[in-house]
Amino acid sequence: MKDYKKDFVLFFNTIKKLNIPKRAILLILSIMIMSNVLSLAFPLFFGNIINGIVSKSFYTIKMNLLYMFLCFVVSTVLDYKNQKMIIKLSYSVELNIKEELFNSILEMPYSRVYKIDKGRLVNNIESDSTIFSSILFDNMNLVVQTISMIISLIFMVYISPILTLVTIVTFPITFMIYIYSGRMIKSKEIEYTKMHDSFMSFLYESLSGLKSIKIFKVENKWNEMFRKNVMDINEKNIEKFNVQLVTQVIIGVVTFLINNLNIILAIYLIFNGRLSLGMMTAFNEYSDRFKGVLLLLSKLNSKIQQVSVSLRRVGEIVDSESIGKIENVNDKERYNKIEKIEIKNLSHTTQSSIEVFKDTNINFYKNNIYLIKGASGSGKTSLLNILSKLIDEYTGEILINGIELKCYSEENLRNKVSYVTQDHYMFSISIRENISLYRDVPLEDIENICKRLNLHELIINLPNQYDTVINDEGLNFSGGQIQRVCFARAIVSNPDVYLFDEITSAIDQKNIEDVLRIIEEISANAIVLLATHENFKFNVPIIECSVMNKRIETNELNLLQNV
Ligand SMILES: Nc1ncnc2c1ncn2[C@@H]1O[C@H](COP(=O)(O)OP(=O)(O)OP(=O)(O)O)[C@@H](O)[C@H]1O
Repeated sequence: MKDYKKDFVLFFNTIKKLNIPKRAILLILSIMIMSNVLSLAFPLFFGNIINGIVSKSFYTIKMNLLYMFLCFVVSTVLDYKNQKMIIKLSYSVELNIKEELFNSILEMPYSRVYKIDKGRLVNNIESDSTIFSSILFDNMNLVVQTISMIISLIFMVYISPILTLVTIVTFPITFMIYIYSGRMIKSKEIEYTKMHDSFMSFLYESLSGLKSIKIFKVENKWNEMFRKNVMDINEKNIEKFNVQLVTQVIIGVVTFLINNLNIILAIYLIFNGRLSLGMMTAFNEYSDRFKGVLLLLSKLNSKIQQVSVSLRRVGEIVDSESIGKIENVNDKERYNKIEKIEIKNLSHTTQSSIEVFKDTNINFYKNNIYLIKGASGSGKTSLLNILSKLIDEYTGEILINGIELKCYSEENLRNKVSYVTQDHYMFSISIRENISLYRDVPLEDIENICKRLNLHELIINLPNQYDTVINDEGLNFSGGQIQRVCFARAIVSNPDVYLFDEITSAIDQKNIEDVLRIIEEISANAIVLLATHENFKFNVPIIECSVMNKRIETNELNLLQNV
């Protein structure tokens, strides 16, 4: 029962968060109730017609036929109008949830998103949101059906209290069955969603790694894994539906037995003149509706269990705090140029418990290029991830102009720190947008940097020049070209700190020279950190730092050596 209460609260809290038009919901609900009440009068009219036949009263037959026809027309029109409103509203609710989820994922600190299974995120947006929006209308239907159940009950009591008493005996029995089956369905649902999440991840990884799958000719193995995944999911689904089915069969058997008992009792009452044939037919109809609602509840119960699992998953994403949004930097400092970064007693351990840094100290100052060197896995990328706030799990202090990095919002940092990561990515948007990434950058600046990076000639020969869309009609750049576009993306906003991670790995010697000359220029007014395994020849003094034994240290001997 506690679980039901929790889910109930969660459901209404989520509804509150979403911008669902309450007036539309109320209107839909009222029409549903009206149409249902109208259809409930049918059995009574029908019963009266039968009684009219028995007593040969044509007037009764005629009038009841007319009432039935009128009720039918009005409830059909209402149903039609309502269905249209429901479809419109359900799509808008679904989109609303999807938007809220997608937004929450984008706002979430990267260190948190990184830990969440990507398949799960896709499932959150795609399937959890659909389940949630559908339950909203199922719940409305539940309200309507419950009302119709109560009205049916009133008619039943009006026709025959004894028969009604026999019918409602089923209630506690079915209720216990729902509670028990609900628990079973929920545990199956949790297992199923986990499997589905990992299946989505498998698909996501297979498509990302398609090249390797083809190169190493492991399509058969991947097919096998796909089949296994699908079969496991199917099995879990079948288990879940079996529980539902067994529940329905048990409830069906219970209601059948009670039905027969009712018929015997009704015949007895008719023989004793306490019930008419017409009213027996009407009672049967109402009790069928009454039991129909119970069956509907059993189906809905399994859906509610599914939704409660989805609700919790949606809640975990939507309610997650967005650390990156907190801004604790005063106005003066917000607009100041970054002059220095002081790292004091920095320690960082990965989520897989690898200690990358331990009590390390180092300072970085403006007008300098810092070459960050170190063996593979020593922590170069981790340092850049921490400085760009992609990772915020560290102890010690990182002071930017004397203020702790954690006090800067991601938004503020975005304008001050540019980071070119090892995974170079171009989006399916235009080249100009790929470089500006929707920041306020004049086309002229984009063209200038592209000229210096030998990209301009290539771009102006494309059909739509800088407005040409990547991935459209198969357009794509080579690895080195993409790397240069990502480099341009970091440069155009003119930040205070540049973080470059292996940015020349795919670039040829001639272009490397151009990139180095640009780095020299930008370092005149910025802090540049360049993580690399290469021995670059710079024309300005550089500071070489080595990352090893969980520390970052400046190698003073290398100062000026490259000049
Ligand atoms: N997301 C992560 N989750 C868990 N461990 C990680 C993660 N990223 C990196 N690590 C671990 O942190 C350590 C430092 O990795 P990092 O990528 O910073 O090294 P690196 O010096 O940049 O290596 P390379 O030169 O090969 O790029 C490694 O032991 C790595 O296994």
